[in-house]
Amino acid sequence: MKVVKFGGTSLASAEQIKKVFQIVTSDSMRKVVVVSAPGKRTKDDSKVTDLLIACANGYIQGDGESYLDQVLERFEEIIRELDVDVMEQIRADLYEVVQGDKSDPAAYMDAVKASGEDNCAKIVAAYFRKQGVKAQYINPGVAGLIVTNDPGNAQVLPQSYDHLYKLRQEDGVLIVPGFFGYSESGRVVTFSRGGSDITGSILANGMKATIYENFTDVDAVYAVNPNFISKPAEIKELTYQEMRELSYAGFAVFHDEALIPAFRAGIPVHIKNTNNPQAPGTKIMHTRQHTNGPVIGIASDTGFCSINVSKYLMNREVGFGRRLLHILEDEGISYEHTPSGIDDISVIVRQQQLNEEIEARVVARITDELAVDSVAVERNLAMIMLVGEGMRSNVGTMARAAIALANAGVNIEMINQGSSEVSMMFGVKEEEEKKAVCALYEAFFLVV
Ligand SMILES: Nc1ncnc2c1ncn2[C@@H]1O[C@H](COP(=O)(O)OP(=O)(O)O)[C@@H](O)[C@H]1O
Ligand SMILES: N[C@@H](CC(=O)OP(=O)(O)O)C(=O)O
Repeated sequence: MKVVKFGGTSLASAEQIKKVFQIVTSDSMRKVVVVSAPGKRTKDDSKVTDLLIACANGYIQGDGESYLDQVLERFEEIIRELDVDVMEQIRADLYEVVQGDKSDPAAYMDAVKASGEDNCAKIVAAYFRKQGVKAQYINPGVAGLIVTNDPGNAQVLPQSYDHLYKLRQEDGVLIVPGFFGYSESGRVVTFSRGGSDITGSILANGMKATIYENFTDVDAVYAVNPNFISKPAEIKELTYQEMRELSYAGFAVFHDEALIPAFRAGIPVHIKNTNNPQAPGTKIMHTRQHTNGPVIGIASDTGFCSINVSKYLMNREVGFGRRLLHILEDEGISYEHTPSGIDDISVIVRQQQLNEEIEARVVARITDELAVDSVAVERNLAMIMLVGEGMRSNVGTMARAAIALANAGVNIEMINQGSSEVSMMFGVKEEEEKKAVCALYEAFFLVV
């Protein structure tokens, strides 16, 4: 039995939903279909989830109607072209959701956001039935997908897996909305953005699927972001660890938290293209053939800052690192990396966590509580991650990368390598991100 997830681009229009139908019905093993909310039809279009967020914010402030109209228009167009009779049900549902209790804005936001996936699943189920296929909409709460009560950032609770196993008894194709579950007290709570991938993985684990197929709008996971380089090398196979590193570091094609449920159950993940289902796609599993060089992919992301701390004889001060990280913990800031030297240490954090006020407080606390010689915050950094299991057995990968960056005239602000030796990170200024990624891609994928 296969669990199949379709992303927003695969549900953006009636035409796309017809492709989804063809793909699902072409393989009788495809039993569970997880859907996102309709995504962008063109580059400049809006995702329904983004419209719903604007809508919820509008209603919280007293006026969200224009966004609600846009959401209704998107659904109306799809429903009209699919010729299914669900518009009144969906209109009533959306009106009820936006009129809901706003006393807890985060909970209200989640209820509105989730309605994109929820209503999309109802439309898809109706279309399958209209085509004569036995299909039913499954509500995640009724199915027992229970999550933590952390709005916009839910985590699955372990009892969900046993509940979901029972879905195996259901007849026909099951259409499940992605992106949200229910808290123990029965409230809708969403995963972080892009979280329908997580729903698919949880269902694959709970229902003991043989494979989790994730359909998107690209033929494969590419070795580098296709928005930087046109037609980059396609990756045929990846290990779970490689994909987790790459998606965390910026490969937006698959949510980084979505691998864990599939990984725990040993279920392979297969990324495929809805617009070209014949393409082989990318398989993610425990081990892979090592046919490439040391690097399998290069990911990057912007929006980081580095808190650089220096203190003479830091190396002899027992507990310095713990006390430094404790200050960040106290301020509710999570960190990404901590490259260090003898008398200095840098802590890399996502800079959206550090507004001016928090920065001033953190700097003052580090200065006072740790009696450091200097502390400075460097903003607008990009982190570039080279990933590949082959690095473990290859000598000179770091040198090759550093030479490529030097030849491109890119200054390396920092370097970090984890003990697993599966990834290597370079920090550069944001404006150098693309140049750096292109230089590294050339060095590892184009030069033989
Ligand atoms: N390394 C990569 N390989 C493939 N796609 C990538 C990569 N990095 C970023 N992307 C982007 O991810 C997009 C697919 O993810 P997403 O937009 O979330 O799709 P979906 O709507 O199917 O969930 C691609 O269109 C591509 O622009
Ligand atoms: N619709 C949600 C969840 C999701 O997974 O979407 P997509 O499959 O389009 O990345 C979002 O935009 O965050």
